[in-house]
Amino acid sequence: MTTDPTLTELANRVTEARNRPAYGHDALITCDRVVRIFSTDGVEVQALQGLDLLVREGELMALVGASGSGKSTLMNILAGLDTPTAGAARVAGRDLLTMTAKDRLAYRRDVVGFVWQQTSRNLLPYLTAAQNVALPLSLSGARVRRRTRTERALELLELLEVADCRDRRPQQLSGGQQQRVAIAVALANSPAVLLADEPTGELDSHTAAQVFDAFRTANERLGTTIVIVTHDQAVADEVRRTVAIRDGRTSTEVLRRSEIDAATGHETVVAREYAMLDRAGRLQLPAEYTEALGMRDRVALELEPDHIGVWPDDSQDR
Ligand SMILES: Nc1ncnc2c1ncn2[C@@H]1O[C@H](COP(=O)(O)OP(=O)(O)OP(=O)(O)O)[C@@H](O)[C@H]1O
Repeated sequence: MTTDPTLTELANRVTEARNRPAYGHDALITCDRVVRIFSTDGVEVQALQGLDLLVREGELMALVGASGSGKSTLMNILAGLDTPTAGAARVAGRDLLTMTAKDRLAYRRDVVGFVWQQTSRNLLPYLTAAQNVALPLSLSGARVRRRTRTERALELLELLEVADCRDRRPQQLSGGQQQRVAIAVALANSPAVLLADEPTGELDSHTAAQVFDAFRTANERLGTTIVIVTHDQAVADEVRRTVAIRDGRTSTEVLRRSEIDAATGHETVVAREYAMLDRAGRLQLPAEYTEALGMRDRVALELEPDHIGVWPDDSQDR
């Protein structure tokens, strides 16, 4: 039998709810029901339809999804190049909806670094690799002396194993070398977040693996939080967390962790798929699962002590 709560109990519940930390309060990147609508010639496209995403400091994660699912739209928002139509988005304490033009410039210069798929978009063709890396430092809000800029550029090129390319211009570098130099450029101002949109899209698998190693080095050695949009399954398989976007929302997530066999000491990576549950309790089941069981429109639910059962609609059979 349940009894009605007393006034004091109700007051306590209100205080508890008020004191509960806000969604994503401890995340470096928080996307809270982000919506982005594009209107062209009177036609509206909802590229992001209430996307939720949290990324913690120090993560190296991949974003995957079919063409047109909204990945680039999200990256442009996180890069400070575009603004959401609605929702909330914060990166390293910056509110991406309310930033002024001046804040936005400082944000792009000092808080985020990006690497794009087209190598030509990442590097200035008339500067050497070392000059390309030193350039963001000379544009930085913090005044950095010329000698320090050169030293920092060489340190980064060395870390990413392209120090031998320092005096070469982009057209004298291979695609993989250009992307590693591009990572060094993006890291020059020690950004809190490094964003990469299909950084290995134009490379063969061997070169792509080398470029991915450079991202891993940046993540492990410098502690930079990295978000990579990729179609490359090899890249997606290498990271601990892969988030899938479907129809402008995060749909499923694969987490990988290492397990060591107690008997043999052999290490294997175990992957497990998760579905996203939003704050309204909405759950998006993977299309392959619902199609395999012919589920549509309505499913039967049952609450068990440790799980929830989801069955095809059996109401017609009863
Ligand atoms: N500037 C724009 N104006 C109008 N519609 C746009 C614009 N940018 C993106 N869209 C639309 O928004 C949706 C999401 O596009 P987006 O480029 O984010 O997808 P994506 O997942 O990055 O795709 P891809 O993998 O092909 O790059 C698509 O339907 C696209 O046509």
